[in-house]
Amino acid sequence: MSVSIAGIGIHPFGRTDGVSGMQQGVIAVRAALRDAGLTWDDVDFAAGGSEAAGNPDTMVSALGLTGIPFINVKNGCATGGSALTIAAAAIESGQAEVAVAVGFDKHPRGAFNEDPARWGLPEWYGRTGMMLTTQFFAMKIQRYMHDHGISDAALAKVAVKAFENGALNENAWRRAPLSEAEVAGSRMINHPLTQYMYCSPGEGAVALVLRRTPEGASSREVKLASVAFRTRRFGSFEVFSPHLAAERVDGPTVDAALACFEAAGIEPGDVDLAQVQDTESGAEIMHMAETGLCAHGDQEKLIADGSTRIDGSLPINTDGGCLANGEPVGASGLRQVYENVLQLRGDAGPRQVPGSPKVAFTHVYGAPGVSACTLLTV
Ligand SMILES: CC(=O)SCCNC(=O)CCNC(=O)[C@H](O)C(C)(C)COP(=O)(O)OP(=O)(O)OC[C@H]1O[C@@H](n2cnc3c(N)ncnc32)[C@H](O)[C@@H]1OP(=O)(O)O
Repeated sequence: MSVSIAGIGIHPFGRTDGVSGMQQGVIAVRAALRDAGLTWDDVDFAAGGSEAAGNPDTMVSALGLTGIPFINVKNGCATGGSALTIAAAAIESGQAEVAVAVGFDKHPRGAFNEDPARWGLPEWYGRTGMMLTTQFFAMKIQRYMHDHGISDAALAKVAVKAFENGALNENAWRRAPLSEAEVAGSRMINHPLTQYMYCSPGEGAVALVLRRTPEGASSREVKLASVAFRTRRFGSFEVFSPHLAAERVDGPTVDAALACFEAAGIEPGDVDLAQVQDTESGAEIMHMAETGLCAHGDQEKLIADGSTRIDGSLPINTDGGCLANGEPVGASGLRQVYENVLQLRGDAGPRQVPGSPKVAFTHVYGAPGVSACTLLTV
């Protein structure tokens, strides 16, 4: 691709008093433009999304009524990744030279007790009285642990790492480290997942300024090597029912990751750091293998020996992920890209991955089965 990330901006994640989701988005866009050394007048295309905080195109009233195309995107947790896909395509197709992708949201406590029908899921989800999303993720990791020999301790260790990394991130919400015993001993939500293994619904915003990669770009220019987006296929876990399909097929994460690596001509083994969707601890574990970053079952050892820590051989969720940042659905996918840009620029401060990383991967998964991945390089 010939697209670079020229600017990044963030509104800190967590809970705010009196700042709307939309205002947080505006703050993030202004910060990204400042970072790129550009103004809203330089932008000729924008795409953005929020699940619950309004239509992003209305933010032009605050940013400037310049008349540019602004596409509203709503795609579950993959909303930010989808906005980025659209903005990048606008540049690739020659429609735009500079484009903005923005994601923001504002969820109150207890935000995700959803109606299964709204997500196209079978109506038996939620029948037990448990929350739809927490039940969905618990069932998925329960089966995965059985199939691939993952222990309860690995689930707790993922959360411990997330809060350790969050403690080093001034924009994160949960910044107090927790011990393995505290994570494992917190309230059981849906077996095998305890409260601190789940992210909390929250608030936050991230914006990216994309531009056509200039001739003779500096070696610090962060390039978007590829971006790929896929929905679920018939027979995947998300739509699996004994009445419909005899065998399970790969989910959208596998398909999106494969497409992303193929398009960039990069192998998973070349990745220096990755941010993967961690709505709960088990999701990080499953997504490590579904994206091709390791073999199924190898996560147990990689987590136990510290390989996924910031100073390990495969750093994962270096900014604390959803667990430490909370999950404002529209913003999460772009938060991952924000973190990777910081890391590739060498600007991640106390959580900088050592050894000047050159290739960074993101993966975001949205219920009930949409995934978006990116590869960034310097
Ligand atoms: C594909 C997708 O991702 S779809 C989107 C899916 N997202 C989800 O499903 C979200 C999953 N999480 C949840 O639904 C909820 O967090 C639950 C059900 C697990 C727990 O709900 P609640 O009991 O309301 O707890 P909640 O997470 O809001 O936290 C409540 C309190 O616990 C404490 N707490 C929670 N996590 C932590 C932590 N890591 N460290 C310290 N305190 C914590 C805090 O005091 C917090 O209050 P605060 O929000 O004012 O800081």
